[in-house]
Amino acid sequence: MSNARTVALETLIKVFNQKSYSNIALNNELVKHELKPADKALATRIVYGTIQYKIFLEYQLKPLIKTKLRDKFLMPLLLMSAYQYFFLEKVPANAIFDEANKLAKKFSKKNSGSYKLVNGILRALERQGKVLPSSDNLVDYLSIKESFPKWLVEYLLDHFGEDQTKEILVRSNQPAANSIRMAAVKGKFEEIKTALRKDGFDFKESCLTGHNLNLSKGGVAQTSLFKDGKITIQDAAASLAVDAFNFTGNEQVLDACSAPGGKTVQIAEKLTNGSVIALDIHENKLRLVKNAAKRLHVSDKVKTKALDARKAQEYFTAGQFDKILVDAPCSGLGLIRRKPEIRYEKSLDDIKNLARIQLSILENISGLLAPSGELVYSTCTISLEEDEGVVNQFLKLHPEFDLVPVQVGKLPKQNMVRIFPSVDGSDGFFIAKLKKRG
Ligand SMILES: C[S@@+](CC[C@H](N)C(=O)[O-])C[C@H]1O[C@@H](n2cnc3c(N)ncnc32)[C@H](O)[C@@H]1O
Repeated sequence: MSNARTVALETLIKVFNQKSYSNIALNNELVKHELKPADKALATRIVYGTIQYKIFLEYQLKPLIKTKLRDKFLMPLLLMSAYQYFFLEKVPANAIFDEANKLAKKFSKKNSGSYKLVNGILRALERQGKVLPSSDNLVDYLSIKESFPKWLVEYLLDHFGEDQTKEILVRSNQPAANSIRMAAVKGKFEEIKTALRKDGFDFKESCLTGHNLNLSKGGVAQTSLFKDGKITIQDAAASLAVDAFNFTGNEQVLDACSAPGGKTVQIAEKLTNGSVIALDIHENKLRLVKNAAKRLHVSDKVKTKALDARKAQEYFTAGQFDKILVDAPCSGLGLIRRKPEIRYEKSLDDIKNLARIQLSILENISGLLAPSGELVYSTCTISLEEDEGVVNQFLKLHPEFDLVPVQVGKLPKQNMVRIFPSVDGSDGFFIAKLKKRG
């Protein structure tokens, strides 16, 4: 039996029991088992949905599990079956439970009794229905309902208040948009839109910027528009960081944390005689930057170098760059809708450690910026420590820099730009622009 649910279970066993990355584990299973497109989509939905709602699902199952689950596949199977029961409205409960029983028989050791256990727990789940803690305790309630760890719910409530927190949690559980950036001057946007329609893609312009479109379906990487480098897959919020610079086209630019290269190519598109040096601490990731540059026809403007940005002073000279982008490694709390497991992996300590690394990167590259040069600092997180916190500390230590208010995309001018995961599917993001005094 090789079907969507077998693939989902094999993947979830690896994710939950062996701590594998969900995207890699799922890809490996999808390669092993050749599935029809609809089954592929179902397996993907079950895997990501089960990970996304793990806290909620465990809460539903906990009162019903009265014995130690010895077989390693049991908890992943119960979780994915509960996910389907609560969230896949079109699939009848009986079909979900029958499939679970078949998988239990297939995966269990002989005479282990696992099949009966699964059947009993799932039938009890059907009788029990959905349970939630009382909303009197807001942290517990939101943590279970939206499946976020308590510390993160508390953190969001403390910093953003109840309404904003609820919105962040709900939106972080909604699917990410199929967002593309049109890699062309504005005048060519209509041509690209016409070609997209011809290829069968419906779309809406992003609520954040006119150069991004949200497509009604995936698969755009197969089109010639993508292969020819006329469009690229990039989140709308992320695409705004490069817009914060004022380019003349002749600049020497440093992209301090560049892989996979989404913003490197965007910078290169703005340059005529200038060039961009793209650093990344992981040499193997620079291949992605080179590939992106090639596909978007800007290889002549992009040089890559494997380097810890904190050591950049050893390789470059003071004042060498007119513009520097630090799109820093971060906790990724703005990306939870794309990578559901981020919520379980990160802690407050990680946020504090990352803030130290981010400040250290800024401190070490700041001397490389020419007088009157622009430094853009961005993250794909919404934690205050990594965003405003880092910028404010840096400004305190470096009075030669001023914060410059920015107006990007369709957003109003702001001192620092914080974007929450948006209604139309974009990520959470942060952008600040600093200018070195002349
Ligand atoms: C947020 S990602 C960058 C995304 C990229 N700018 C884009 O738009 O496609 C951060 C990158 O920083 C790299 N990185 C982490 N620590 C670094 C360091 N100390 N110096 C340079 N790069 C670093 C990571 O390998 C990762 O590729």
